[in-house]
Order: sequence, then structure tokens, then C-alpha cells
Amino acid sequence: MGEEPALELVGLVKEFRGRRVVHELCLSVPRGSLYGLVGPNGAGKTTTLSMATGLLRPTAGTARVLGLDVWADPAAAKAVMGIAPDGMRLFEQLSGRELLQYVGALRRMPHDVVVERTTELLTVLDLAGDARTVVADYSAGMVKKISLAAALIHAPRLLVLDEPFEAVDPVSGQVIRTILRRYVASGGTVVMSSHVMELVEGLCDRVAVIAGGRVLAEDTVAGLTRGGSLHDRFLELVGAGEVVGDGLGWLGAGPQGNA
Ligand SMILES: Nc1ncnc2c1ncn2[C@@H]1O[C@H](COP(=O)(O)OP(=O)(O)OP(=O)(O)O)[C@@H](O)[C@H]1O
Repeated sequence: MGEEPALELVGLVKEFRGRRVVHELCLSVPRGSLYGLVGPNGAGKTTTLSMATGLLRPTAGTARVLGLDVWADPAAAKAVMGIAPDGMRLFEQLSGRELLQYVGALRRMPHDVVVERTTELLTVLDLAGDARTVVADYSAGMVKKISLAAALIHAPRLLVLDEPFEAVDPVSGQVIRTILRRYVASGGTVVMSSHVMELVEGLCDRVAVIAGGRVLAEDTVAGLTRGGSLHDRFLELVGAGEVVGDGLGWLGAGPQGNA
């Protein structure tokens, strides 16, 4: 029998007040992959990742992390995962350093290890100068970076990141790419959602395209793009449609402007 996948979703369903937004979704993320999840706004990426990581109870279906059932055995599954969900509520009145030390303590890590890793993460992510600033005063990009640091501090085996590059400057973006590549090279697995096709194409080895709560396609980047670009393949799969057409004719400085 082969190794269990790093993440395996089987028949995941989510309904909000009777409205189904994720439809019996199945996904298998092999260990050691850098896996991209792409899809239009409202496709169900965040909902799926939230169910996969124990943040949102599925209406039906199962999520397993390295063979551990996320909903039947949440403590064991969460111990091997690092997660940075979109819009995660952080303890904002803590400074960046305090937040990482708090997360390390929650993970029951030895204090000296937490202190050492905190300093290293803050330095690498260019947050050392703001280590004493409360997270409430961080910019959006800084929040992304401190969330990533919090997800990494216990050296998880699976990293699940919702839009990790959103609002991050190019230099930090490069640092994060290097961290993720290095993490995967050392045996970790990353699942990340993104709207930036070029980024996913350059960074990920496998991709799933999700729309309307269903997986439309799943393959290696090369298998999916077949020599073209992920951007074009994405538009082809989700249906580019007519982008604006003749709509918004009122927009501009014409005679009816400000009417
Ligand atoms: N708490 C909620 N209550 C009701 N509907 C919700 C809730 N959360 C998400 N939805 C709906 O579920 C669908 C999927 O949303 P989700 O946030 O998972 O999409 P997404 O792919 O992450 O989108 P985006 O790319 O815009 O972040 C949307 O139609 C959204 O309105």
C-alpha cells in the first residue's frame, strides 16, 4: 500500500442555511507537493480549506491529514498542521514577538526553542523591526507574514495557506517562495490558494481548479496547462464570458457624470 496523502478530502459538502456551496468535493494532495488551489471569487476555496483544517464543520464528507481524521481526531490532526486561513483572527493586542511565543506555548514547545525560532522567523520575514509593535497596528502584508510565521513555528508536516501572498511586497514574496520551496524540499507539503496564476504556475507542482464548489480539473501544472499558460487554461475552464460588454456606460466624465 502506498503512503497516505498529506491531505485527502472525500465527498466534502457544505451547506449554509440549506444552500449548498461545496458539492461532494474530493481532493488528494500527495506528500511533498506544493499544491495550488485556484478558482473564481466565491468558488468555495476558503470554505473547503476551512473544512479541511478543522475550522468549519462539513455538512458531510471527511478530511484526513496524513491519515488522521480532522473531525474525528482534531487534536492529532491539528498537531501536524500549520494553518494560515484568510482573515484569521489573531490576538491583535499582542506584539508580533508575543504572538509567536504565545502560539509556541499553545503548541507546548520548549520555551528556548520558541524564543530561538521566533527571532529567526521575525528576521527572515523582515518583521524584526516591528517585533514589539502590536499586531493590530500591522499592515495587511505584515499580518500575512506574522500569520505564516505562526503557522510555521512548530515545524508542521502540512502547511495550509489561504492567499499567502496577498498584500505582500515583492521582496517578502520572494522570501516566502524560498521558505515554501525549502519546506517542501525537506519533506513538508503545502496547500495554498491564490488568485495569481503566474505565481501558482511558477511555484506549485500540482493545481486544482475549483468553481461552484466542485473540482473542475486537477493535475500537475504541466499536465493542466499543456504548453499554454495557467491563466488561459483557467479562463477556459471557468468560462471567461463577456467581461463587461456595453455595461457601465455611465462610468466616466461624460454629460451624465454625477447624475
Ligand atoms: N458563513 C457563510 N454563510 C453563508 N454563505 C457563506 C459563508 N461563507 C461562505 N459562504 C458562501 O460560500 C460560497 C463560497 O465562498 P468561499 O469564501 O469559500 O469562496 P472562495 O473561493 O474562497 O472565494 P474568494 O476567492 O472570493 O475568497 C460563496 O457563495 C459564499 O457566499
